[in-house]
Amino acid sequence: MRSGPLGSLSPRTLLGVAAVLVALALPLVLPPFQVTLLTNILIFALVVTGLVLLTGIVGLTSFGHAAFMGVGAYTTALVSTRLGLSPWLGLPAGLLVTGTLAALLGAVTLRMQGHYLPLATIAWGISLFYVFGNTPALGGNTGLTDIPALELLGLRLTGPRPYAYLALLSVLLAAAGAQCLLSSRTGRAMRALRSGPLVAEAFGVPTFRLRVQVFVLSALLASWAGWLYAHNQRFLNPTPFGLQSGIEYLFMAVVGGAQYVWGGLLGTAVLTDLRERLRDTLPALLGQQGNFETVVFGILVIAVLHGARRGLWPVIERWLPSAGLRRLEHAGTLPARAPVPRGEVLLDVRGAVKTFGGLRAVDDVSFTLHAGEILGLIGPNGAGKSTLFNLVTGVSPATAGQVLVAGHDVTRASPGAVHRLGVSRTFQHVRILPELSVLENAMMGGYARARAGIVRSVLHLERAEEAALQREALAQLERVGLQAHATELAGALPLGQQRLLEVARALVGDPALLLLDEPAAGLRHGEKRELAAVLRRLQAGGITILIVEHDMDLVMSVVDRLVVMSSGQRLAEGLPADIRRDPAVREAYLGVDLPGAGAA
Ligand SMILES: Nc1ncnc2c1ncn2[C@@H]1O[C@H](COP(=O)(O)OP(=O)(O)OP(=O)(O)O)[C@@H](O)[C@H]1O
Repeated sequence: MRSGPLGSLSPRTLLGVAAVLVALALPLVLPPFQVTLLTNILIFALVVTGLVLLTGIVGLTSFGHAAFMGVGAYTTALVSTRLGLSPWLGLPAGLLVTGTLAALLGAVTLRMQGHYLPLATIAWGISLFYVFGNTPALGGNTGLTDIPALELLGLRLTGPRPYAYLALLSVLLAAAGAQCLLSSRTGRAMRALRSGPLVAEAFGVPTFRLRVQVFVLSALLASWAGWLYAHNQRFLNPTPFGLQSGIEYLFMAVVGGAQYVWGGLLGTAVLTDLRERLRDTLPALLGQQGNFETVVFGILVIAVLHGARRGLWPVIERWLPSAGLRRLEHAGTLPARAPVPRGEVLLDVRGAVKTFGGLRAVDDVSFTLHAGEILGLIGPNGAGKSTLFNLVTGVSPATAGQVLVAGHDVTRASPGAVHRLGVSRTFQHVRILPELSVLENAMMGGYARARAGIVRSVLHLERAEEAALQREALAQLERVGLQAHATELAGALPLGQQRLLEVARALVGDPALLLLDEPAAGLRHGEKRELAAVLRRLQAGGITILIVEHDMDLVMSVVDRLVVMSSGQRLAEGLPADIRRDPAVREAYLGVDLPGAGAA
């Protein structure tokens, strides 16, 4: 039986198409008052979509996005009233002004950590609000009137229905672009930023630049909303662009589900509709006027967050058909590194020193690692292994000495630069993206092998590259025995498989050198055996490995050579059998039973 034109679409896609059709019918079937409400919801949803990307995905909280909406609105108002230009020109003008302003503000504030960034967004949110209110050219607190309506093919978009369609088209475009972005290389990098820069930087993501780019993109969406708002209301004053509105947009994102584009839309619809209803009913119920809806709003947000911490959308999504694995067609291949000839020096640590105040955590350590080898770095707790690992991976620079990777001096290089030279790593504490699939996590490792940036991702023009990444990730998952779990959520895997997933992710980066930071920590016996088998297979496949590990059974069974550290210094170096018998090593490990040591 041949499938029809819809036969190849997944149930989830069909549901999406049905939802869009319903949305398209709404302006026709709803009464005018409701169509106006729908238009407002759609305009606000543009701002909230930006906040989903910035706050929900990247983890940067902004209270100031209502102000960016104001910049877009006031720019188009000035362009169309004072300059007398077409209101359509107000959109690019608003985007230009908002984008420039956001890039400047982002460059200054996005280096801030913790609570300082949200405080900074409050500061510039308030500042812009007062600029709107105190600038005579912007009409001050009384506002600007007589903003012209939009015209399309000689038709004035003044009635609620045509405008609702314009707003709906805007939201559909923005939501589709946001979804495309999130399913791309850049989108995965954005998600990785949420838990801090460590993982993203290790795979070559320019973290600060990406934060600024997403900040600007989210501000542009707010500016677009401002343009729609100005030509719908045709009157502007500063009130809708103040801090309270900024907070409400954040509420909408959080209540709907800040990590989901559709969650943002849902939150906007629920809270905007609720606010209208409360405004109508509360004064009658309480017998007096006042902003009581704000109080009820606050209580409601707390209640929702109590019951559904990730917002309403994940609750709905549980009932939707799962997305499954969409195999991307026409997979090409990613650029690959020329193999390093066996035996060539791949890592050269020369007299490395790292001091913390008076403490020499790494004290004049030297060793080399040759292509094709597995080298173990061991030592008792506090010996300096992790610190040395950080020197090699670019996480922190050496105080003195040199680190060379394939002949390149990386002593002061960034983690991304070290990665681009062919070094991939895993983490002592597993750092996967639990809410993404196993496959998407593995694809994250290939960030530096692909090129598409934010614009190509939003426009979905990077599918060939994405297909190649997907193919590579599937191949590496197969290499570590995880191919059957590709579509599962990474967070649902047991620890042993999560560690293997980190190995697969590192392999997708096409490393010449794989650095494993305590890969057996927390694993059960069977999982350790599986890990050892994977490491031997990788070595047979030409991968060079440096492994920092406490588990002596695992280390002794897989490594070719060992470097032993104690109190920051290199205590011994040699074959596992010799290290087992070394009296100095046995003394350093006092009380720890070195496997095979008794045989000496
Ligand atoms: N950022 C830091 N600031 C100050 N001291 C540090 C810092 N990082 C590590 N140290 C100190 O450096 C020494 C070496 O620590 P390191 O974590 O490198 O040892 P390790 O061999 O990896 O230990 P473990 O096996 O327990 O992870 C310790 O005394 C530790 O307290």
